[in-house]
Amino acid sequence: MTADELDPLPGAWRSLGRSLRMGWRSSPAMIATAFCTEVLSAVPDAMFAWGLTAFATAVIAHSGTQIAAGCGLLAAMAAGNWLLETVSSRVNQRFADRAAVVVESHIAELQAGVATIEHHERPAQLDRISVLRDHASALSDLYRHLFTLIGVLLRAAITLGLLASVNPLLLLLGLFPLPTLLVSGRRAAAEKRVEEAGARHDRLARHLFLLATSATAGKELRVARTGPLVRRLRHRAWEQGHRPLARARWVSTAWQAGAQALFAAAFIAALAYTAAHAANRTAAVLLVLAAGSRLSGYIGQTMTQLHFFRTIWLDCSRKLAWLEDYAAKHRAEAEWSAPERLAEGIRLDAVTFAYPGTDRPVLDGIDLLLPAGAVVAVVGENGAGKSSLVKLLCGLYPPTSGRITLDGQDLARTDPVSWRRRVTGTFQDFFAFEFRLRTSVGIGDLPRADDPEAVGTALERAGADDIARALPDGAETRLGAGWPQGVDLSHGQWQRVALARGFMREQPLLTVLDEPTSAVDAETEHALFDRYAVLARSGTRSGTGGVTLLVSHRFSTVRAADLILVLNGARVTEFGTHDQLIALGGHYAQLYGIQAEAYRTGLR
Ligand SMILES: Nc1ncnc2c1ncn2[C@@H]1O[C@H](COP(=O)(O)OP(=O)(O)OP(=O)(O)O)[C@@H](O)[C@H]1O
Repeated sequence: MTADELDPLPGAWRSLGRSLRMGWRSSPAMIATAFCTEVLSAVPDAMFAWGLTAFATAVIAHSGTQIAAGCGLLAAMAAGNWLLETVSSRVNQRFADRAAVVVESHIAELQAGVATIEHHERPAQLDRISVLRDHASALSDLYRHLFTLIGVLLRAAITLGLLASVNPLLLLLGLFPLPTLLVSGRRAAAEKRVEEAGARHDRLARHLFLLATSATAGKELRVARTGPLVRRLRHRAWEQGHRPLARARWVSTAWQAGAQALFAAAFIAALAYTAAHAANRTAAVLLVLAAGSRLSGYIGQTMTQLHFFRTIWLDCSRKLAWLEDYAAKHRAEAEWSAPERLAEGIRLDAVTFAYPGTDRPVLDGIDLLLPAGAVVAVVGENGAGKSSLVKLLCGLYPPTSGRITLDGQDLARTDPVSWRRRVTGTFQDFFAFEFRLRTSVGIGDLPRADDPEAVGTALERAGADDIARALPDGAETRLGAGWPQGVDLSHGQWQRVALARGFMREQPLLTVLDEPTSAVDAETEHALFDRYAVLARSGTRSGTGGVTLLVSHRFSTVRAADLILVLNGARVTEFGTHDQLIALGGHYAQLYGIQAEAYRTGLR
């Protein structure tokens, strides 16, 4: 599948219905109140033109009682309108705040619920998700703007009724806003298309902004003096995204100005007609003047609402519905739970894998059995496909072809959540969770995240108990220098914390250690791995037949594994014990020899 082959977005109205249902479930009482107050407030607001006319007529007639009555009427209308609009806007705001949390959590859950991480790496999907994430808060405003739109349309209908009371022909004035609305709808769609086409540049501009302002990139940018270059690139990306959008907006403005000029001409004609033909000329002209000018205001508001409706709410609803469908599709394929234990092991049958959006296989026709209970080391040059193999076994990507089976059970049809519960380990690009040390380790096994004993054991297994001892508040110390009383760790210490997190689970079926100690010195790594291998072979971790996969470039560690797998050019070229591979005299024996020689020379 290429990067641009994406499922089409679901239908607009069906998606809108789904978003509205989600909002409704989060607070039906608030939505009902907001709707009633918004709709009720439309009546005094639209009737204000009539009140104004009555008042002006009374002034012209010099009638004291009528002037007083007109004043009272206008005051009552203004107060009623203000009160209802205030209540409506407060309720709407409270609802929007609550809905924002619901919508954002929903999007985060959907993304996390997708078993694979393909959607994080396919540019076209990323663009969709990035637009959705940017406008997530807008979705929570959906009801508010929908009610405003209904309120404005109601105001426009009442206003047309007032105009018809002067002369039914004035109802024709209601036709002239149609070109404005048509233009507004069409242009909104055109602008949306341009915005989508530029989403990639926008994402790049944001990425470069984060790069220019983040502490991690700061060091390199200063040393290499690449700050000005990043700023230039960011500016260029922004221009590439926004120049076509600005052009599209100018075109929209020109069309809208034309359509509004048409309405203005019709309004002036209506005024002239009323002045020439109405029976009660003064009152009629005043009413047409007041109602007509308000009608033009309502058209402007309808246009704004429709524009946002088309560009944001309808579109976001469709993207949200797409993400919901995508997450459901990737969940629905599971038929079984992960097995309780492994008797045979994890088998790869003719597994080939190319990253989404690419054609080049990074793993090609892999046939392999990782036996239950074994510690298997994976070696190979940079880019040989070691981490890709790890990601496939964790179920983060499905193989492009071939199968991975767990005691014969297809991983692709195994419930990913149940499989993840039985997978643990540390990745090469581990994440530094800036929580308290205890939490940062404990989240490796959520049900026991607050168990100090479990965290203590995991720290010991990772040889990171010395880190906890050296910190001012032990395992309760906040990690990360950016937080009050936060303490930063060295890269190697962060890595050991990540390793401890990977050692939290007691009965994993798969433990992946992808260069888990690359920032730790060779001696410590060796000691650590020796300890780990003893543990893995003892009943505690291997009682369930769990497989351990260790990726390392250090052959002193690798040789301690039960089996060694050599990857070369996307294929498995050698697989066996250390002694077997040395006897084979192939790639492994050669690399082992080079490292052993280097160590000997270094020690001499
Ligand atoms: N997300 C990705 N999208 C596209 N290609 C990728 C992605 N990640 C890795 N690759 C490519 O897949 C190939 C194998 O990468 P992988 O990370 O599996 O190698 P590795 O053996 O772990 O290397 P190293 O020893 O440097 O960690 C590389 O050519 C790399 O460019």
